[in-house]
Amino acid sequence: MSAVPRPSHADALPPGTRLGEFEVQALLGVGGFGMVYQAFDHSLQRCVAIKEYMPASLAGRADGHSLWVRSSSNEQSFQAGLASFVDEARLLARFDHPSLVKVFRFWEANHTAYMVMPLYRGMTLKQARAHMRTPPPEAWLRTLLWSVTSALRVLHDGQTLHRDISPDNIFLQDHGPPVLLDLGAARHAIGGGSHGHAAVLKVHYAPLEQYADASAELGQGPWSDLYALGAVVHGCLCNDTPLPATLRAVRDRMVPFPRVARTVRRQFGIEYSRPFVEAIAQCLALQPQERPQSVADFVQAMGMAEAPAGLESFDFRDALGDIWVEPQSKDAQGVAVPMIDAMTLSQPQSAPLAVSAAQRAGEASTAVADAGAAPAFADTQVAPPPSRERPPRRRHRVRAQGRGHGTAAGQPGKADISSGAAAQVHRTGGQAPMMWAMAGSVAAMALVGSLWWMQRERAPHRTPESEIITELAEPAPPPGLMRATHEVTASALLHPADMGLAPAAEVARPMPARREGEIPAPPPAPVAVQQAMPAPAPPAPRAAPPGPDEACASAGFFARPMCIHRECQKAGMARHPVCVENRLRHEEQELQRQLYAQ
Ligand SMILES: Nc1ncnc2c1ncn2[C@@H]1O[C@H](COP(=O)(O)OP(=O)(O)OP(=O)(O)O)[C@@H](O)[C@H]1O
Repeated sequence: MSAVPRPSHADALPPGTRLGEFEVQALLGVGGFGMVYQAFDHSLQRCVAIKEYMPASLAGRADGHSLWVRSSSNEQSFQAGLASFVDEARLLARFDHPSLVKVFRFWEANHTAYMVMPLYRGMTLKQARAHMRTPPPEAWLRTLLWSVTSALRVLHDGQTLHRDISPDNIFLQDHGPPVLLDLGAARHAIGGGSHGHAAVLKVHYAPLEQYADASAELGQGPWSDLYALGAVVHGCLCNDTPLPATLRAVRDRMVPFPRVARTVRRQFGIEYSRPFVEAIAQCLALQPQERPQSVADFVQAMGMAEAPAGLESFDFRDALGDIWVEPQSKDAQGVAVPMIDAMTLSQPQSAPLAVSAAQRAGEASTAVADAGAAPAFADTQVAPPPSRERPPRRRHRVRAQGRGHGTAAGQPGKADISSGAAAQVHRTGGQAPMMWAMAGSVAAMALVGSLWWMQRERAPHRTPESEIITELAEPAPPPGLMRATHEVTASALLHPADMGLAPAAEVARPMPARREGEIPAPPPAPVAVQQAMPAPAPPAPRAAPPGPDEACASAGFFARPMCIHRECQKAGMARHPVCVENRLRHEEQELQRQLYAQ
């Protein structure tokens, strides 16, 4: 039934290995800190899953079943992880809930430890999402959320946080309720050493307070698991990993969940109710105190009064209906499902899955400088599946077509068309009288000019919803002032400093000034000076407002990044060097992280 690709690993125990009464049959999964096998329990005559503590970065397989630690400097981390693995097994063995992985028994041997669990048949949410044509419907997600939150409630009541909720830790059984897998205790113990955040945390799902730097100031609690759960749902709808909380804290570019839901409705016709959307959006608040404080709060906000009908025999495929695409073979990697690009909100509902050719063409014309890699999907109906070669998330950097350079949304580059027309005039210049050509050019320019003015007049009245999402909430400019948005544009992204070729401070970055709505400033009109005007009196000197660094001078070490982020959101601060540098540094880190993740 479950055609999930089987993993392999050089250090995995081979089939036939005996561990007491258990006989290893196959490798089911490999995590950074453990290997999970299908095994047969000869005593109870049933299949089980056995997880072996095996942090591959610290240890390898010696002859036989034993592990050896690669270097004496790793011994301490290895032992800390081992102790946590055993603690986790002991903890899980205490609980008994159909949606929380059950531990039958555990033991230490071979310089490692093992835990025996029920063998669940099915696949993880992460694997399942790759076989869905569209985002799952609300009812399906509610079943998932009911199960996970019920398991969480048990943990929280036992004074335990999960701290590791992610799509690969939610297991969808072929028949039965979704199950929350391991707590990642070994990872937390080992990663607490020198391994850095990426090793300790699943950064796309971990809330701010789980970072060591912030945990002293922002306490962890049930709200921390609820953030991760909200991120799982956000990622599930977008078919993409959510932005790490640390990046959001610097500049929140995550598309707000209500907007994601609206996009899914428009692109796929799938509706999500208001309580559902609001509850998930609340979970995703960066500040812990703005999230539901407990599972009970969350369940109430969602309006989940009772368990969904038929939960015990929940068949996740059946419940998805047409959305589910059965893998053709056990090695199938998934269907070519588009990532939800919440920036393409202007798509009409009548074009499900489609990013129109015109729009893509327009986008390509605007984004042509974006690493030179913006594909023109002129003939495609479906955005391509995520590809390893594709620079990730570059779409977030691409501003809406139709707002810059005289282009209108959904209309492929009027500016391009007009320049094309001008070129046409030149090409036919030998056949038509020169005067006609010139008159045509003037008329074309006048037309473009008047269109531009009309667009400019309309711009302030356009609702944000009818626009492509930029998800960058820049501070409002002072009235009458041209606002310079320092969004990292294609040119800035390809800047030598961003590519690691020169230190950022040594290279001047181009900072194209753009006004909200991205209508370019009109060319300066010729002014007939009739009379020398008296020079205006110089403005009275005003005390410059404190920069983010001064404003945050008294903030503590851990609170300082957040303080600077807040200061940078204030009107007029976007251009402050501290804000610009801050933003670029984090964009750069994100870019590098994503490139390395490929
Ligand atoms: N009880 C089980 N029954 C069937 N498959 C399982 C079971 N437990 C784990 N798996 C499979 O093994 C994979 C790895 O398991 P698990 O997430 O517990 O490992 P891990 O080392 O803790 O990984 P990570 O810490 O990176 O999440 C899972 O994604 C799942 O596919």
